[in-house]
Amino acid sequence: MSIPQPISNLTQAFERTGLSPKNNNTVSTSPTASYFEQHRLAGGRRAKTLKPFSTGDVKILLLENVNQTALDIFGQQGYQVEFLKTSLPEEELIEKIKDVHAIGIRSKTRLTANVLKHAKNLVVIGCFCIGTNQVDLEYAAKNGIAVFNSPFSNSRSVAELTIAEIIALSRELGDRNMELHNGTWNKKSARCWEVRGKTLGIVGYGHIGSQLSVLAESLGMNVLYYDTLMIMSLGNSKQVGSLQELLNSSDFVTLHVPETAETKQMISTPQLAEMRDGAYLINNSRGTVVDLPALIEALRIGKLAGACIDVYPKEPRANGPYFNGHELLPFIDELKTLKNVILTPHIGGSTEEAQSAIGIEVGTVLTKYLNEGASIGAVNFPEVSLRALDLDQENACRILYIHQNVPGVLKTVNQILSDYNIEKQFSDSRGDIAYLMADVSGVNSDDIKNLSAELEATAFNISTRLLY
Ligand SMILES: NC(=O)c1ccc[n+]([C@@H]2O[C@H](COP(=O)([O-])OP(=O)(O)OC[C@H]3O[C@@H](n4cnc5c(N)ncnc54)[C@H](O)[C@@H]3O)[C@@H](O)[C@H]2O)c1
Ligand SMILES: O=C(O)CC[C@@H](O)C(=O)O
Repeated sequence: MSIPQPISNLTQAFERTGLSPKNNNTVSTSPTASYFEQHRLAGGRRAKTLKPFSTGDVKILLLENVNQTALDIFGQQGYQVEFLKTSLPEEELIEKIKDVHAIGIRSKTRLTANVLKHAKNLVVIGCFCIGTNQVDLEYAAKNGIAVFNSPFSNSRSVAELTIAEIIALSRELGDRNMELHNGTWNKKSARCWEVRGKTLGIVGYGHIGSQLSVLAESLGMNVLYYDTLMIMSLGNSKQVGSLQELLNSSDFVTLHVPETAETKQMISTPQLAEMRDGAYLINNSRGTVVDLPALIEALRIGKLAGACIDVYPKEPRANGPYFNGHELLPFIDELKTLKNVILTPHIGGSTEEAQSAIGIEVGTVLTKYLNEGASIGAVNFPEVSLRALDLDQENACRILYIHQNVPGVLKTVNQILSDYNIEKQFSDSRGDIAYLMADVSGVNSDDIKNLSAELEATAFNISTRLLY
């Protein structure tokens, strides 16, 4: 496994290749030839390599041990990458985010409005995971910062872990393992069951829930699911009309919903009371979805026969002991005293396969956004893309204009562009934000500077980048 180069080495490497930054405050969007080797146009045409309008180099901050595959992608671009294994406390994050153009995080780093307001050069955020609840998506969009995630690269890993947990709960594997580790032989079958013929209730039938449904049926389980959307049932699974119906009818209840206002504590005392006596609960979604004190009580009184928990309301920033005063401690201390409770440190999506695929997926979309402006797949932003300029298209530039979604913008922009030949143009909006991409030909470097200045000066401008 290669180790990311320190920034000082990269700077020297840039100097050797003549790509050395002249102005560290501007965004370079200069992809390397290798990137475009992989991005040939249809019909054998070659994509034109877009060069930076402003000099400088893309700086990327990668936190939370993002996978090597992403480092390789960014390394091939010649971006300056700073890589940290952990997330950062807010003050350190604010210091570091000030001059980066892109940031890559996983589930722990909170990119709040307070943090993002310091990120003056930030163009794009990559969540190297499924969840995006850790980012203030609206604030980011309003400030022209696109956010991307990896919508399904770790879904299978979570589904497989859940299958393992269903069997582990049913056979009290966690307790037998602990007992033998601690010197006790406890061969028992009372209240240990096969999962064949039992009913699995899945809350949230999206990427993970539906994959899990197929795996569970292959074990001979009956599958019910509850989702706010009408979703096609896979196999013999059945959608139920209410959460209550699912809770009343399931031997195992597993949660696969995102963190939203509606899912906050969606499993609390009343819902636990609706579950079957001796049923099991699994939470591999987000820590806010389950009311932990209520769950602890349901386990303590024997209403539930066991639970698996992978996610917590507040999780430690880094691996290692969690300290007195950490919000996790009181919950864990109580949970540890209960039978048949399996606790894991948010590892649902943590497999080599998932992390490597996520690194490639998010690394690639961030690179495409930085180099070409393509926002397809962004979670908070209008999705816009244009086919590449041809290699032989001289004197052309690409305009990326993020603006407020108000009447009159296109009239103003087209006025500014009216002296040039617009090769192609596409614009879309999402809520208050709109994004226009246009390829313009017949421009020299002075024209490009003027276009940039004029677009930035418009009253609706949020962010303007020009690539040529
Ligand atoms: N433990 C881990 O490591 C891990 C890994 C990946 C994902 N996750 C979490 O799992 C969540 C689900 O992932 P996914 O990829 O299946 O997401 P998804 O978006 O594909 O599916 C979520 C489903 O939940 C449904 N839903 C939303 N609100 C609901 C509500 N109030 N009641 C019922 N259904 C509701 C949606 O309609 C959707 O079908 C993610 O948002 C993430 O927070 C955890
Ligand atoms: O890798 C992580 O930190 C988060 C994993 C998971 O919760 C996700 O949202 O994909």
